Amino acid sequence: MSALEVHDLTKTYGSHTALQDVSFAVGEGELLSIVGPSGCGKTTLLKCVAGLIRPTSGTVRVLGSEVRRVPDGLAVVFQDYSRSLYPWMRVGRNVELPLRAMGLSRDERRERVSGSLAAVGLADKADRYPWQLSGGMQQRVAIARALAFRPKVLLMDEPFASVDAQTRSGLEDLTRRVHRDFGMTILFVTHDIDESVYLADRVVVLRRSPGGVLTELTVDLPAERDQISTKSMPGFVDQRSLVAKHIQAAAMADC
Ligand SMILES: Nc1ncnc2c1ncn2[C@@H]1O[C@H](COP(=O)(O)OP(=O)(O)OP(=O)(O)O)[C@@H](O)[C@H]1O
Repeated sequence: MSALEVHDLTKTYGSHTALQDVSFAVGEGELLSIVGPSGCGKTTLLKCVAGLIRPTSGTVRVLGSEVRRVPDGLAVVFQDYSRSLYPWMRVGRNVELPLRAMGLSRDERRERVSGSLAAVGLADKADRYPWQLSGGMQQRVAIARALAFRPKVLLMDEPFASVDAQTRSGLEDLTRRVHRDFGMTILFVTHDIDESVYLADRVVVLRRSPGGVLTELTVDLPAERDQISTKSMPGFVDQRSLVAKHIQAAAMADC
């Protein structure tokens, strides 16, 4: 069964068509990445899936229900961790915040906060303030907050675009680890071709003007991946080249 289905989605802003007739599905427990050039509508698509904006036409279904507001069971990790964490709250409180609205007992909240901070390697940072942590650590706190919510579907919008390359590699591996351990469905938006292939079970490639699906590709790589050996495998090199070729050909056709 699909956890998420986008059917013939079109989104216009005034006279500008940001997305036209976009359709794809994400299977339960699948990690699907969406990759495409700047301005192809990745964030617009993710906001429609998250129920933050309404499509002009077409439908989005999450866990079987048509999206009309933020769906139950869905969490989002944004690129800008500095704006998604409250600087005056300690890390533990930041992670706990969404749980308060769920009516969970204090013990349950505590257990979820410590479990999710441990899952991202920050068990000892609950009493720090976000500004006392590095950028990569702050993004791990944002991931922990999403995990504490125990989402069935996790949306990630270019979450590692603002951190250095080495930190980014670590966060990519963390994403694969939490996907394996928690088993949720993940829709991961990126403009980075290597990241899209390294992370995912399947990649949807978007084109620009108007934004739409260019192609889909099943990633044929072992489930256990690591930054050095996986990225030097012929299968990885071939698949990232294929995605790059599609994006380049579409860009040339635009000119
Ligand atoms: N609120 C808005 N009003 C008008 N136009 C918008 C709005 N939001 C996005 N757009 C336009 O829609 C198109 C798609 O934007 P979007 O931000 O979804 O693309 P993107 O692929 O996420 O870009 P980037 O990778 O640069 O973040 C762009 O041309 C953008 O200028």
